[in-house]
Amino acid sequence: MLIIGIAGGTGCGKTTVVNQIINELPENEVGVISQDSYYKDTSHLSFEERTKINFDHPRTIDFDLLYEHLLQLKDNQIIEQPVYSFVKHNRTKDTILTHPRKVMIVEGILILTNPKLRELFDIKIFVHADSDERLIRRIKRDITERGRDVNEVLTRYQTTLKPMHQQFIEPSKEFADIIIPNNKYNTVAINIVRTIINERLI
Ligand SMILES: Nc1ncnc2c1ncn2[C@@H]1O[C@H](COP(=O)(O)OP(=O)(O)O)[C@@H](O)[C@H]1O
Ligand SMILES: Nc1ccn([C@@H]2O[C@H](COP(=O)(O)O)[C@@H](O)[C@H]2O)c(=O)n1
Repeated sequence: MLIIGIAGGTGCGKTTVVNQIINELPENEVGVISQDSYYKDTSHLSFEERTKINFDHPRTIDFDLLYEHLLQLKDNQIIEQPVYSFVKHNRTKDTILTHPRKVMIVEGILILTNPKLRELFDIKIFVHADSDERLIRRIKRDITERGRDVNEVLTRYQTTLKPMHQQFIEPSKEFADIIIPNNKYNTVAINIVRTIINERLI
């Protein structure tokens, strides 16, 4: 199994890049795991309390479970990937049965900050977009897809997102094997990654 880790700040385009990569690949050969699915369960908190969580700090992620799941996939086992709701700020009761594939892509803002995960990745990719570009994308996306308003996004950006990006995410770029510039759609980079994957699938 080839495991590819794709990191980068919020709004840099990780999910979009992953979708572009897997778009033309055989469905049964490539699987995707999102770090967002591994936000820790917060059912013991009220909704109000959950809105105040710093979701950009590594302590909010259940890295142990994510690591365990990757080991199980490597061992050819099927895992139950949790499903996360950005509207409820919590895991749902659902899970997605995720099958082991020849290539597994793991994407998330903090995945390159974790030493154990880094060791599992055969290829480490960091997607870069400038912070103003990322903020604009995040405002648009969170309003249309994640039930937020401009005030929520901007407040979160100033209080937690920007400082956590500077403290944890940007420094993790040094662990990347490949950095994809993504201020604009970067089809050349997508094709290169797809070629690497295709070589593994032959
Ligand atoms: N290269 C790009 N140029 C313009 N918009 C983009 C680009 N990549 C992604 N987007 C848009 O930006 C938003 C955030 O992208 P997404 O892939 O969800 O980022 P991430 O997963 O890194 O948070 C989405 O609405 C997406 O359509
Ligand atoms: N309840 C939550 C949980 C996370 N976030 C934000 O999501 C960002 C990570 O996801 P991307 O798809 O953008 O990489 C992260 O910056 C968290 O602030 C949230 O807003 N609410």
